[in-house]
Amino acid sequence: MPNDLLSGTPEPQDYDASSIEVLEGLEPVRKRPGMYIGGTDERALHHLVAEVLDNSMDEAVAGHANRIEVELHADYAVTIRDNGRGIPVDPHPKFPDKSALEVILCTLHAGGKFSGKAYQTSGGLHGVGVSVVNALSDRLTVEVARNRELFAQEFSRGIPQGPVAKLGATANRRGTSVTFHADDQIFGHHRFKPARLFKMVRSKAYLFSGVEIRWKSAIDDGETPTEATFHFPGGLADYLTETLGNSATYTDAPFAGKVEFQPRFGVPGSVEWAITWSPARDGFIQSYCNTVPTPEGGTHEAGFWAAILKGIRAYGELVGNKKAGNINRDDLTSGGCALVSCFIAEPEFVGQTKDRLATTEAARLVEASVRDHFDNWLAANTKAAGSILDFLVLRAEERLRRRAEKETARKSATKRLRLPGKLVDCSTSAREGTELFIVEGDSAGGSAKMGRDRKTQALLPLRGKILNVLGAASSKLGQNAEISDLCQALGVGMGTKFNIEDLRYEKIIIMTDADVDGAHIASLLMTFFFSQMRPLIDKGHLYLACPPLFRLTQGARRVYCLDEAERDAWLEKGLGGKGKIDVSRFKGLGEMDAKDLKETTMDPASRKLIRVSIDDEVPGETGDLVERLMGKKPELRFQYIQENARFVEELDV
Ligand SMILES: Nc1ncnc2c1ncn2[C@@H]1O[C@H](COP(=O)(O)OP(=O)(O)OP(=O)(O)O)[C@@H](O)[C@H]1O
Repeated sequence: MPNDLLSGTPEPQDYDASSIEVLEGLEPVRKRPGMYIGGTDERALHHLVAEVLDNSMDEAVAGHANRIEVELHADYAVTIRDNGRGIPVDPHPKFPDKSALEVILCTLHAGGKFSGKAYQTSGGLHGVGVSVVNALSDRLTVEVARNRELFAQEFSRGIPQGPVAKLGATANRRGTSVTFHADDQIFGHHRFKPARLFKMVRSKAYLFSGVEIRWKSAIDDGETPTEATFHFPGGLADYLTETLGNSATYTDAPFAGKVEFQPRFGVPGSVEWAITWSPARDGFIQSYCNTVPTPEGGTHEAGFWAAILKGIRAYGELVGNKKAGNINRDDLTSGGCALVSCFIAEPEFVGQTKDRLATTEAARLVEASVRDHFDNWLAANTKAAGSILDFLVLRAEERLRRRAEKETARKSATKRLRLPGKLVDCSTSAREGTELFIVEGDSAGGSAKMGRDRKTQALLPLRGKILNVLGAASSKLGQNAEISDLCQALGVGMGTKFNIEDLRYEKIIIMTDADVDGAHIASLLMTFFFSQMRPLIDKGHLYLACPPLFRLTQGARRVYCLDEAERDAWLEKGLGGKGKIDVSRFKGLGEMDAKDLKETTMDPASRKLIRVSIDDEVPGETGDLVERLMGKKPELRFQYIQENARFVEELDV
C-alpha cells in the first residue's frame, strides 16, 4: 500500500468487534422497514394489509378456505379473517417451548410455503410477511380456531404479550383472524384509506373465483361502500368489463380465457387473462402472480404481450394487411386494456413487496397458452379482429409519423446548429446509417473527402493532437478548439451535459495513420470519449478504422495488407500475376489515393472496423487503467511500465 494512504489517517480506535451489531428477532424490520415493505409511506402502510390478506388468499387458492372477511375499524385497526386451516398452534418441533404460531409471528423466514407441501401455488414465499406486519404494529392479535377450539395470542411491536391462550369452545370450526394496528412510530401520520383497501379486496375476489370476500368499514369516506360482498365467478373478463364501465371497446366481449399449463416442479400452473381495446382509454395492464399484484410487470406480462403481438401480426399477414408488420408492443399497450393473472409454483419476485415477477419460464408458459387461443379467437371473431387490426395499424402509423416529425425537427435544429467550419457533413439528416470519420490531418482529409459516400459519411479533420483531457482542468476542455469542434459536430455536450439522444451520427469512427503518432491520437480521442462521453462507448457507437499498412502490386493486380503477417503470406503465395511484386508501405493515410482509402478503410462493403468496448472484469478496472496511463501522475505511468515492461519485451520477441 502506498505510504501516503496511511500517513495522516488516525489509527482507528473505535471500530472493533463490539461495533458489529447483530440484530435479533424482528429488530431489523423495525430498524430498516424499507427493506421489507419498500418504505414507510402510505403505499407501504397498505402493503401490510396485502401481506395478511395474501395469507388468507393462499389458504383459499390451496382449497382450504372459501370465505375471507376484511374489516377496517374506527381506530384504523384492520381485521382479516378466513375459514382456512388455522395457523398451527401446537409446539414447534425446533423450539418446543414455543407454539408454531409464535414462531411464525416472531421469526423472519418461518413459514409453510418453502417446500410446496402445505401450499402449491402460493403468493407467500419468504415466510416474512406476517412477522413483518407484527414487527410494525403497536398491537396485533391472532385468533385461531382449530377443531372448534379458540386460541389467541397478543403481540406489541413484535413482542409476545404472553403465551398462546386457549380460550375455549367456539362456533367456528376453524380459521384464522389477524387484527393489527399499524405503529405510528413507523408510519407517522399515514392512515388507511377505505377506497384503497376496498379496491385491493375486490381485485383479490376477481382473481380467484373460488372465494367470497366480505368487506366492512367503520370509516365512511363518502364514496366507498361501508359493506360489500364480492364473489366473481366470471373472473377477469367480468373484472375488465366492470373496470371499463361505459367506455366504448372494439370487442363485444373481451378476449378472455383460462388455461392450465405444464407443471413446474410437478405442480400445474395456470394463466387467466382478459383484454380489449378501447379508443376512449389510454390503455393499461394489471398483472398478478398467485394473486399478488405485480405493478412493475415482469415475465408473465412480457409473455402475454409477445403472444398478442405475434398473433395480431400473423393475422394481419393472413388477411393481406402489409402494415400489420409495423405494429410494435407500444402500439398494443397504448390502447389495450388488459388483465393477466397467473398461478405458478415457486415464483421468483423482485423484492419482498413482489412488484415484479422474475421467473423466466413464466414468459414462455404464458405466451404459449395465450397465443394459441388468440389465433383461434381472431379467426372466429373476424369483425372484432378487423377493427382491432385497423386500430393498431393506425396506432403504428401515428407513431411512425410522430417519429418522422421528430426527425424533421432534429433536422431543422441541426440546420440551426453552428457546425464547425471544417466539418464535411453528409447529406442524410437522420442519424440512422450515418458515420462520422474523425481523421488525422488535412491531407488525409483530402482523399477521404473524395473517397467517402457523400450521403452517409461525414468527415472531421483534426489538426495535430487533441488535448489530453485527463491532464486538463475541465474549464480548459470547453476552450479547446479541437474539442469544441468535435462536440459541435457530434451535436452533444460533455460530461453531465452529454445526451445520447442528440448524437448526430450513428457511428463515430476514429481514422488515424497506422503508426505510433496515429495510435497516440487514437488513444487521446478514446480517453476523451471514455471520460466525457462514456455512454457513446457503452452503446456501441465508437469505432476504430483499420487502414492497411502495405500495398502489393504485380502488374495490374493489387492487394492491401493490414500488417506484416498478411504481407508475408501474400508474398509467399504470389498475387497470381506476372513479374516482380512491388511492395509499398503507407506512411500515412495522406499517401493513399481516394480509391485506395475508400476500398480499404471506408467502404462498408470491404473495410474492417473495430468496435471500441469496455470489458471490465473487475468493475472500474478500465477507468483505473486509463487514469494510470493517461492521467496527471507520471509516477503511476512509470510504475505501470515497470510492472509490464517484461511483458512488452516478450511480446516483441
Ligand atoms: N391465514 C393463514 N392460514 C393458515 N396459515 C397461515 C395463515 N397466515 C399465515 N400462515 C402460515 O404462516 C406462514 C408464514 O406466513 P408469512 O406471511 O410470514 O410468510 P409467507 O406467506 O410464507 O411468505 P411471504 O413472506 O412471502 O408472505 C405461512 O407460510 C403459513 O404457513
